[in-house]
Amino acid sequence: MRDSSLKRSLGVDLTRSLKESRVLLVGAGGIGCELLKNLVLTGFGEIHIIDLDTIDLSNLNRQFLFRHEHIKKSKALVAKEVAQKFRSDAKLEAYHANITDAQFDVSWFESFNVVFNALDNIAARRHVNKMCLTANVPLIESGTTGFNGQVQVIQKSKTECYDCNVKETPKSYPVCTIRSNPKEPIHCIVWAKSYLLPELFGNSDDEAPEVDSTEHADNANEIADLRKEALELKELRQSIGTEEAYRKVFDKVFGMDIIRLQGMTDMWKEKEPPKLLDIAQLQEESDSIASTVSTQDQRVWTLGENFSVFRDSLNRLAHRLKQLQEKKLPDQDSPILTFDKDDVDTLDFVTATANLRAAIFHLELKSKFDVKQMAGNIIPAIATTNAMTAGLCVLQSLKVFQDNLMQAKMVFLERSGARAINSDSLKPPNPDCVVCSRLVSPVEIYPELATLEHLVHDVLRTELGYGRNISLAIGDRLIYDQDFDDDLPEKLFDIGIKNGSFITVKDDNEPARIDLDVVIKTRNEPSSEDSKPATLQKMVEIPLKPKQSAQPPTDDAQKPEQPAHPSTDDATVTGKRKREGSNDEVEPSSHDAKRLASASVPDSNGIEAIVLDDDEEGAIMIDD
Ligand SMILES: Nc1ncnc2c1ncn2[C@@H]1O[C@H](COP(=O)(O)OP(=O)(O)OP(=O)(O)O)[C@@H](O)[C@H]1O
Ligand SMILES: [Zn+2]
Repeated sequence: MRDSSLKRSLGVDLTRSLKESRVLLVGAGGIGCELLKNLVLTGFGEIHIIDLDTIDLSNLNRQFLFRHEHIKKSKALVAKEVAQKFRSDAKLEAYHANITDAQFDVSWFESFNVVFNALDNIAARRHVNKMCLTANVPLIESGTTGFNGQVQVIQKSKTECYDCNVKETPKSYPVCTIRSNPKEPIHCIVWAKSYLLPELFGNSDDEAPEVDSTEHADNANEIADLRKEALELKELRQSIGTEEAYRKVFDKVFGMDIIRLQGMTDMWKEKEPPKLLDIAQLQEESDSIASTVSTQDQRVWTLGENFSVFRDSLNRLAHRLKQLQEKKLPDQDSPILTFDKDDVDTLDFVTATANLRAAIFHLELKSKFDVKQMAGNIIPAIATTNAMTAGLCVLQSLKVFQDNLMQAKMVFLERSGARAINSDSLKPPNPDCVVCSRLVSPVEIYPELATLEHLVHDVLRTELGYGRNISLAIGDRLIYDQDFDDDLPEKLFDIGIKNGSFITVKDDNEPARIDLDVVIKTRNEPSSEDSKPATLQKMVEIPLKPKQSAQPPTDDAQKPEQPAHPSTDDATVTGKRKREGSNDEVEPSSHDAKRLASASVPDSNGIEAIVLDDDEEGAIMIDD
């Protein structure tokens, strides 16, 4: 019955190709749940779902595949189990894992017809983009923020890739603003989240991305002072878990440190110096405050309430850390606690300590709800936007399956503007893109046999004809050049090269060829006796380097993206207009499309403050 409806709306051929397809869905969150349901109901034959996370209470309002009883279970596994009920003959495969894991290598990506991204961070999006380019698999990239959404079709050599446009990097704050001279509530929140919490419960050596600790001449002294402070704070860690820990922490961060800052009189010429809090008074006030006060997240707590939540959450965190330490096995690293906006204890701690600090610096206090938004870098997710975006992903993927890339679009959802759904033509690849303009060539190796010598000599020199002067590196790590050939006899595996490793080959001969990325594919056993330990999978032509970049970078690359004024073409949405023919070359577009998935997006009130993408560390992006 369902099949016959599908055939009627999609046609017999397309229905068959979808049934025979094997697709990958990366992310089973807001967009991912909707997308999985759509893929199953549109008749996609085999769907692989991957997500690294477990289900959280806060997901349930929009990630409709999940119910209360699923909390703490794997998103991918539950999504698979629930979606299977929509169509019992769909072949679903789930992985509770990180898509960047080495097991998901280029060969694995090559096994899919299309990949769908339903992710929430730039790092993972970039990784999938690169893997799909290398594996030459079309990628449907999507993202939403509030009422805005975007879908982009990416195909190697034919369209722009995810990285063809400069992504805005997360905003960072000078370390002195955060540690010595906060001017806005957000500075206190960043201090609590990225400095105090890690110092007490985490890896304090980790640099938080939102704190810029470059040693400018004018803040070098302050940084020296701050280091001293940090040392003192480390001593405090010893006291965590004891009765008087809260008192010690308070006396240091809201006492001694503030007195030291008050002494820097130059800083307070133009503004009021920080003032100390009266701990005796706060203690007295907090005695009559119930510990449930922290559940009141919509209203701003009084200072006494903040003090009470500070003391209480510090104890809760200390207790958790102690339990983790007791469970730790001898060969495991020391356990740590890190901020998560959905982790009540860390959020309480950050809210209360940020507010105490805000009071000291005469700044506005914030409710726990507000702190959650600011510290978690969240724009409320809207189920309808996710659902519409997921629908558009499938519609765009149909064009890929019909081999009709010409008709595929960049599609935008917008709340403001004349129409809710707008589209723009796909652009050709940016020739200066450092990701998709690179040449990538898979090299097959037998890990038991292949040495660096085999790679350099057999593959690069003999098969590809490189001259003497080349260098090989994995990221920043040089593994070979003319003056550094010690590792030539080493097995590739012994120098850290494994399945999926990318090795950049730079040509320093004259004339030089463009850089080549070799991606390693391991094979299990030599198929015949004369199999070489390392061979090119396919011959590649490596063009010469142009003398100079043909086009100087334009200012546009630096600017934040402008809101788009895309053409309105709802053919992609309604499917009403259909053109014949399959020409998969993409024409340049006249518009600068909005790149929602990374840029800050003005909301309907024109507030351009927070970006969609949360960096792994949860950077804060608020206008100064
Ligand atoms: N590297 C990764 N590998 C696999 N899954 C990932 C990776 N990075 C992010 N994800 C998943 O992508 C999904 C994105 O979904 P979504 O944007 O709705 O986020 P969420 O965490 O579910 O919701 P929110 O952030 O609003 O609480 C999440 O389920 C997340 O676990
Ligand atoms: Zn690109």
